[in-house]
Amino acid sequence: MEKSLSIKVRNLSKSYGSFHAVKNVNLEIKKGELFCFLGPNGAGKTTTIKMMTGLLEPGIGEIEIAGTNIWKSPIEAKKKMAYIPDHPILYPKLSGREFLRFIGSVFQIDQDVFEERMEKYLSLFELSGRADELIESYSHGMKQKINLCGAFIRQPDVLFLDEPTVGLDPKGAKTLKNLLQSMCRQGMTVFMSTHILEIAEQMCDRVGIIKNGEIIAIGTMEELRQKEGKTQSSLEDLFLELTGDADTLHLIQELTDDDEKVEK
Ligand SMILES: Nc1ncnc2c1ncn2[C@@H]1O[C@H](COP(=O)(O)OP(=O)(O)OP(=O)(O)O)[C@@H](O)[C@H]1O
Repeated sequence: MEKSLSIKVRNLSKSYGSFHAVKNVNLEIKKGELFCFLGPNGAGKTTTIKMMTGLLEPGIGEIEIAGTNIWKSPIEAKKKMAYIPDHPILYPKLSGREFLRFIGSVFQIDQDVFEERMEKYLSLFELSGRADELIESYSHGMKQKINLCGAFIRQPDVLFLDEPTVGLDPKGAKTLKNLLQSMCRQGMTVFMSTHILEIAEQMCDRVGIIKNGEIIAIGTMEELRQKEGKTQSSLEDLFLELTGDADTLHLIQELTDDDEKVEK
């Protein structure tokens, strides 16, 4: 694998019985890239991410994370990556800080470095005042934020996020965008999924569009916009289908406003 590649996926497929959920997906994501997997509900985003993170065995195909085959050397690959699922999986009887300390100990992060990072990310996601309360008392958005804090504290080489803005308030989504962009500038690679076009457009460098298990277009949003209406399988209808609704309007507006970037 070329040195600058952080994620390499070759001929990845997965079927459930006779249903082909993911069909021959090929991807190359460079180090430092903020890549977005955009597609409607049921397109195959979660299935692909689960195979890439070692949670779901591929039917066919090869996946390398930072040069390591996730299915041949899972422990080595998993040390280099973090994964935020669409539904946060947490320990409800731990407080937010206890959960983060657990992450810090599992991944053997130096104590001083850990404490500094923990307070920094809790503060950025406005959780400092609630971090000693039990996770079971948190809202969905707060659970999402504490999970994000856990991933950022680790500072992995590659970060996978499945629909990370679902449940976040506009300010939380903006904090996430700024952090991801700042960390990618410093070399982290991000692979995130969304079903909302504007989120992909506002947050990511490059976008892969998946529909019915197949990647149908890949490029910067500018490149994809140029293809809109010109290709046989017009992206126009799909773009309309993926456009955010009234519920996501405030979040998209917040992401669109350019202000000071959060530094790592
Ligand atoms: N365990 C399973 N058994 C059978 N079919 C499944 C299973 N898991 C997923 N599928 C099907 O595979 C397809 C892809 O699902 P997947 O969850 O990957 O889509 P998605 O793009 O993440 O969708 P969403 O945006 O709704 O989360 C869907 O049609 C889904 O019903």
